[in-house]
Amino acid sequence: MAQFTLVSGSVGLITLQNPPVNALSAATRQGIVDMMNKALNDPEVKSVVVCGQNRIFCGGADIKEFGTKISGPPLIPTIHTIEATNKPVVAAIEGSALGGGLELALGCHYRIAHSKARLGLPEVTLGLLPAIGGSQRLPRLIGVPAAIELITTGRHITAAEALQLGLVDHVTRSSTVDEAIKFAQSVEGKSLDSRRISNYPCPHLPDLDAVFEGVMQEVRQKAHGAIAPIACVQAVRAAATLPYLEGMEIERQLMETLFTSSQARALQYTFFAQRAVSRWSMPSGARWDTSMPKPVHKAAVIGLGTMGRGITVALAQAGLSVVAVETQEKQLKEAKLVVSGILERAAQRRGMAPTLAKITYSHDIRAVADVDLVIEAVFEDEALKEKVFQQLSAVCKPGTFLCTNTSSLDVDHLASLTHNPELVVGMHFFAPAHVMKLLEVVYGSKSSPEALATVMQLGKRMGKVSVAVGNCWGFVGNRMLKPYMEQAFYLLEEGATPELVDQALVEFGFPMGVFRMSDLSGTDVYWKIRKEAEPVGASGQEARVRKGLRYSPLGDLLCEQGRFGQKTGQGWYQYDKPGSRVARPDPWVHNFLEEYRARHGLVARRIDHAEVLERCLYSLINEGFRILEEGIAAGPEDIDMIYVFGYGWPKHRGGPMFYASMVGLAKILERLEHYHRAHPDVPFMQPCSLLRKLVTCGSPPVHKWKDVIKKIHSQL
Ligand SMILES: CCCCCC/C=C/CC(=O)SCCNC(=O)CCNC(=O)[C@H](O)C(C)(C)COP(=O)(O)OP(=O)(O)OC[C@H]1O[C@@H](n2cnc3c(N)ncnc32)[C@H](O)[C@@H]1OP(=O)(O)O
Repeated sequence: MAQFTLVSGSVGLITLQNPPVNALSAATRQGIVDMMNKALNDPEVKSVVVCGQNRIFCGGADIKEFGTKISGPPLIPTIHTIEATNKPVVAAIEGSALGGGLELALGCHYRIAHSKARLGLPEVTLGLLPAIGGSQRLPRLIGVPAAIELITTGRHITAAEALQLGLVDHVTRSSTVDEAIKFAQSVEGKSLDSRRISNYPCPHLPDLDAVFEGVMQEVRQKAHGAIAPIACVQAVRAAATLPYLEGMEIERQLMETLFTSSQARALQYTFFAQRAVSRWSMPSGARWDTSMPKPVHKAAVIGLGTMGRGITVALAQAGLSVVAVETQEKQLKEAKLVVSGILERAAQRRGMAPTLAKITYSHDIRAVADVDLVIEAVFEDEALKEKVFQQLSAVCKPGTFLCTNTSSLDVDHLASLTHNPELVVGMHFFAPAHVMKLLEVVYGSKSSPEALATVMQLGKRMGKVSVAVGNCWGFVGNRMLKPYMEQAFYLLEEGATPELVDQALVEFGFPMGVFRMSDLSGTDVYWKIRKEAEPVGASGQEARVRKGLRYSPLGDLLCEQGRFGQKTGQGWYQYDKPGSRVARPDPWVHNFLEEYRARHGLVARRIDHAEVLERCLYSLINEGFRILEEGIAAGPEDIDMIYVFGYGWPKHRGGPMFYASMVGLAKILERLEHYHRAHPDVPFMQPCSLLRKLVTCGSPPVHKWKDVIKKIHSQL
């Protein structure tokens, strides 16, 4: 797990060996301790170089070991021994130096990095803080403001930025290990007094209290209830105000709390779930590792509204040639400006040339004749999409993959209009499409494994978390959103206000509540979908029962007033002017709700946050179980990643299905039964049979659910 070699006569080369990322497993830590002792005790060794096998220094702690009984030696004493020795120790950083890996490097006297290396302390993203001295050494080395930013965001930085910050001493384009060996020899026997970071005073900051107060406020606001970023600030404050050893004790205490927290478990689950969803499978048995993607060099986007523009940017940034088609001249002109602007600003931020040359614009759909893949992104109108798919099937070269960016329409139906339905796949992007990480990739009943593999790979190229799901109304994300939104409307009928519902959801950790979100995306978006799905019956627009089930027309009535949300300056909230982002409670809405309740003989009652959360979240989770039972999502991780990366579900709660397992499946079942008894006309509250089955099986942990589902399917 770590190898020692004597090189160039006097340099002890210690190589970490734990593929794929040389993580600090118990065995690797033992290897480091043993090899370092060997090097420091060997009189022939005058200096030491630490590096990692396969051109990666170290990806930090072995995350798989978290949540298990920790064995193996701790690293803090070894890092202290390294720092205290009189033999110069040089870290040769290639690939990544992350978390514990960077903390180990900070204990070394010198750091030399390859120009392509990435460095960072991403512990916060796993619900932790850098607790093998990182929170104490980094501020001493690069100053408090830069250290706080790196530690609270977990951002990975380039070698160039690390050099600028003073985090590394030298950056090289040639062999990092060779350079480190030469350098180590050149400093053998020299004093290391000025190289021991723990001895440095933290760079002075005037008005420290005010700085930390401001930082804490900012971090708290962004954290949405996550505790690790707060602990990170507290640890850095200890570095800035206390002697090193006292700061280390604060670091230890803070880590003790975080290490066993449910938030850390959720974030660590998310780390692996994000990677698990790329290993997709289809009900037919086709899988990611047996299906070959086709190369995509040139792609087309049809329709340059908001979504089409974002998709064009995402494709161009992924290095593809793009043909962007828009039939309306004015829209095409505007799109060109917007797309160029986004690409130019992004290139400026990265210090690179923009990728404009890769995009050609046309108003003629025949311009897509030679592309490898088309993404249709016209307005969400079934007849329009049908027409486009028929045209595409006629003009594209044989073998072109035809994708639809739809949030709810039937992928199978669109596929049936083409000559080759096996080439058709849904690509549900989220606005803004070049920013949002999620891509729901929808395979239809005829989609080929090759088509799915191609689209999944394209998603990865665009930097998306791509999740493969089956075809059904709303796919996974919007299908689960329906019961969630319905419950929010019912809560308004029963006495809640939009502010109360939103406040409960924001306290849970969502960046905004359901009504703010609805105002932001436009209340009319779901109005249109509702009108198609739930046509008004003979009993009229205000009817609270449709098809024998409870229905709330509140959202429809609001839209009839032209209150389409932020864009019109009025929705569930009021705004200073159309487009303004500052939402204020609206007395008009309160009055509207009171009059509505009076018309329907509804008596408002006091509703608390717990009820809001149980009804909104448990009904959404219940639908998640139905989706798993039907095989629309291959596993709970798929649902969770859709919600974390597309719907603002707080990452530190792991996604709805992981959250359900943390709350306890028996409790979720009991509360759903309770609410279903109270509202028998709301089918979403009727507990799904998979949930019952899991509870009967003793509520296994989330990673075991697939076994139960498989058993159910094999018994069908
Ligand atoms: C327990 C007591 C000991 C304490 C020791 C000191 C404690 C320090 C705290 C920490 O260090 S917390 C960990 C901080 N490190 C990270 O957060 C890094 C996580 N990894 C990454 O960001 C990336 O993996 C990478 C290193 C940048 C490489 O990215 P790349 O895209 O090239 O590959 P991936 O697909 O992400 O990963 C490949 C493969 O490796 C697995 N893996 C990656 N990092 C770790 C890790 N730190 N521990 C365990 N496993 C790791 C990853 O899951 C992939 O495997 P899979 O089977 O394909 O899923």
